[in-house]
Amino acid sequence: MDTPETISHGFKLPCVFHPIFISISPTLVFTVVGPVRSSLTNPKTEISDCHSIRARNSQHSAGGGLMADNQTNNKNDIRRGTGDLQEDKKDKEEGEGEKGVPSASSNPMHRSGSRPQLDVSGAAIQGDFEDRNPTILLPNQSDDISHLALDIGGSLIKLVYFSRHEENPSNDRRKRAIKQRFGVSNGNRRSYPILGGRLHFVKFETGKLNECMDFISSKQLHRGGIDSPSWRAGIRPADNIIIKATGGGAYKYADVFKERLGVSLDKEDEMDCLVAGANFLLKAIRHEAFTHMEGQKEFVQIDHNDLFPYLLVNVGSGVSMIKVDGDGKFQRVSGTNVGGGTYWGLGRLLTKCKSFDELLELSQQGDNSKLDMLVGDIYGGMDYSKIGLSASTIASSFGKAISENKELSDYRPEDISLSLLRMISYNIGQISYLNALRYGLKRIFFGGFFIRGHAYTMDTISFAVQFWSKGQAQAMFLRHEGFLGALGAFMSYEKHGLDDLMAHQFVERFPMGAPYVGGKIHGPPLGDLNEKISWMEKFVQKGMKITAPVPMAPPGTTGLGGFDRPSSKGHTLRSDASAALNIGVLHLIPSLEVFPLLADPKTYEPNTIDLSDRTELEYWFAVLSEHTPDLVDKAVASEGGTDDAKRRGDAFARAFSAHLARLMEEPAAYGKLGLANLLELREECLREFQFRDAYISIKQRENEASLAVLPDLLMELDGMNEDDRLLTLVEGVLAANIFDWGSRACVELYHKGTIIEIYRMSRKKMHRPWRVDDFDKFKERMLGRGEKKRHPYKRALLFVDNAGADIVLGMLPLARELLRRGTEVVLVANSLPALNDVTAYELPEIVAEAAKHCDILRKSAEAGGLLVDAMVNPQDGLKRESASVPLMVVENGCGSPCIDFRQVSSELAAAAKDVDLIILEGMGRSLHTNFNARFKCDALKLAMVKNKRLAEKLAEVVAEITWLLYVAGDNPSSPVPE
Ligand SMILES: CC(C)(COP(=O)(O)O)[C@@H](O)C(=O)NCCC(=O)O
Ligand SMILES: [Mn+2]
Repeated sequence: MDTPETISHGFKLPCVFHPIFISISPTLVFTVVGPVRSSLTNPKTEISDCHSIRARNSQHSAGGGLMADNQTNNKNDIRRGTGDLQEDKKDKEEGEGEKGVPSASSNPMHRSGSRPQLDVSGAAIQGDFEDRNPTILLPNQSDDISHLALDIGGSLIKLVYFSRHEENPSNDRRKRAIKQRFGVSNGNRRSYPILGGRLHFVKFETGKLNECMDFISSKQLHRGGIDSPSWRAGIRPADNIIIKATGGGAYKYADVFKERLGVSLDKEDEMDCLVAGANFLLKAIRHEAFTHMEGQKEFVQIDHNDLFPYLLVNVGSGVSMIKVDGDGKFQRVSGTNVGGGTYWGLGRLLTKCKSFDELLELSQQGDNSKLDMLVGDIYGGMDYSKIGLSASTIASSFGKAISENKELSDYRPEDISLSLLRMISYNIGQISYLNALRYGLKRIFFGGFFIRGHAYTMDTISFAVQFWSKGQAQAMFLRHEGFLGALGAFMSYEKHGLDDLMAHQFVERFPMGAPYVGGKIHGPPLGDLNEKISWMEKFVQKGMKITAPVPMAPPGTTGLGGFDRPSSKGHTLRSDASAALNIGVLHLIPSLEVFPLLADPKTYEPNTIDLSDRTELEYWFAVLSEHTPDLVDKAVASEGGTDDAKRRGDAFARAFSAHLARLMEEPAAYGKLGLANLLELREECLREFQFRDAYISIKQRENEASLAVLPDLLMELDGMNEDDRLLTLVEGVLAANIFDWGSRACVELYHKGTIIEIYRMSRKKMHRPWRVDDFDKFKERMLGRGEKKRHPYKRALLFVDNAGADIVLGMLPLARELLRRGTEVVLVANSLPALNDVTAYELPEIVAEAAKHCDILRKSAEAGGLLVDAMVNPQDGLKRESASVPLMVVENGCGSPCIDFRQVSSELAAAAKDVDLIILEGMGRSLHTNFNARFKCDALKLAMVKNKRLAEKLAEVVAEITWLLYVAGDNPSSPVPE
């Protein structure tokens, strides 16, 4: 594979491509139990639907140049592929809505897996039935989810508010069959009252209370939000609305809230709220806590069982130090009046700065040695080494000012600001440590808006803690530092049940405003697309450039005493919005679960490539930036190339580029960054600007072309002995994985031939040995050796990748082989589109079409509830017991080319029961992520490496991972070699 080879079509398969096939055996025995039969439902609808689709479709022959020679015969049979046909399906599904409520279920654009808790009984449409988006009244839905909580401090008002997901009460046949077979999984959690939705974080200056109330009023947050049924129905709820609030302002401004918004503030104790907020964040958000030393941010994985006790230091206007022993168990052990208010108050007087952030920004250019008396000033430039103080240690903050005959105006505001910042930060760090020492606490978490994600402040505090504790205690910071109180107040609405949620049920997303410097960012709008686009356009009009990547300053310290220069000093500082920029919107998806077959969820890390490596980050940044214009073209074309689509495409490109630039500047800005996060961010940005599926027409075209040649392939396979067939099948998967629209090398290849030509050429070149080649072990497990036959796998999960040849000519034939050998097969596909990946929503149609040419697929698809046998008479109510093992489809809960096994859909988690084989296919799912993942059962990772750099990178690590590869023996509990 390493040397390019000319083939008959006159083009080459570049040396970029390297097939990889890895098998990994289990570390644990997995219990095997018998299959459960699914019952089939509503066959009549399906049959007539099939006919109408077929009849209509024959008028729409598959176009494009991809169909060559022997493909044309079958094209009239292709079941789906035009917009009309989708409409058919849509109509049908809408007819299936519950109790006459037209469901929104035909739209697959939701991060599905989230189970709405809406009570739709008695639902009725209000107003005009012809209206495209009629208001639906849900009279029995209790609307008692409160949407807003406040923390009104001396300087800032912090808001946490909740907006519901647009839930999809989809109830299609695939889902019903899965539910019937596997039941509904709810992990180990008690039932939760919280709905799927989003938590937003917003702040205002306390001096601008009116702006804050305008914001609440414009979004109707005090009435449960614009998305609340009562608001949409135009019902003005009773005047006794109660909003949870904490902080001194909850008392001070209670009357103003009552007067202007008609709401009563229900006051919650500030300390209770701080602790509840901190405990919640530390347990529920994976990348919440981090250390910050010498400019380096490092996320700390907190073990839930080993969280307490800790010291919580909340640095607001003043400082509170709280010893936390558990949920609701704490004691305020100390505090200091020298805090954020001191810095801002003194700073304002001394520098005439107009805002806290302006003052902070000044410190970036400051030199504190102009004001501070250093050890070296006293010791003639020398260290006082006997007691461990370097010359640069501050002996006395502002001490130099006493000996010099200077006025305030003789000092630079920048230097004053830095001296002040260091004085206060050191003092807080030192007092915190002394209290930690007093109570024997090793961990100190710092929160509060004084910190503002400001690197220098954090470095200074960390240094103080480290210095005084001689490295025994560690300062940690929280990404949602300023919102602890507000979150705690939000959680004090008991009915929310938020405290019961875990890390895997939160997905953090970054709104398009996140990467921008400056501007008043009051949080993302509640789904108003136009507002989002205008937001982007506003920046363009103002000529504001996307933040240019700023190189990270090299870390530097000066020995024992402290640092000379702030090591984290950059040239830009995010202004007022700074703290909000490092946190996104938390999506609550109560149904997400940890994949139960992960061998060790605690140590599992999905990403193979660590983007904290600067060269890696730069490489992937360039790759994704270069790919953006082409992606925009595809996305715009997928929505008919309208002006609206162009405008959205433009906004998408700007938002995504800005995110990339932001991450180049500060890779850990949004939490720990791996390649999978970047790839997912791109898909999320597309969705943010309402691109439903950028590759939809490409996927349909490739599905059609591939389905047309499938019968020939199946015939070819059936003519082989089982040894050759297995090899050909695996070669076929690897060859077909070349159809990847996310890879530049592949897209270049597509200009050189039709899909079938490329597939054939690729298959011809799949000579072994592959780059990682574990085929012999797999073959032995599948076919046995000599006379010794092996029992078949019980149930296999096949994580499929791309649409077109990849699924149709690659994975489906492999699935068919497993089915033929008696293995139940579950095809696992994306919940949402990502590049040209096939989705779980699209798969049943593809399977149905493939099943027309294959009895094995047909019977298994029927057994799995994907198809309904035309011979079954729906009237007699009898469900024919199928002799075949079932073929099923489940969604994975993802909308990304990669998969993070810490957060999968509940239906996938349920389907994992009894599974003894996992097949991960494609670069995204088996190489970029999960290359190092271990499972409780046998696992295969199959992918065509379509990126030269990745191939090189993997070549480095392949040597290291060979210890993982060994023959899956008879005894599935055989130990993994050390
Ligand atoms: C996005 C992808 C992981 C998708 O690959 P797949 O999972 O479909 O095999 C892959 O296309 C990729 O890594 N692209 C990188 C860009 C490039 O090589 O051009
Ligand atoms: Mn893919």
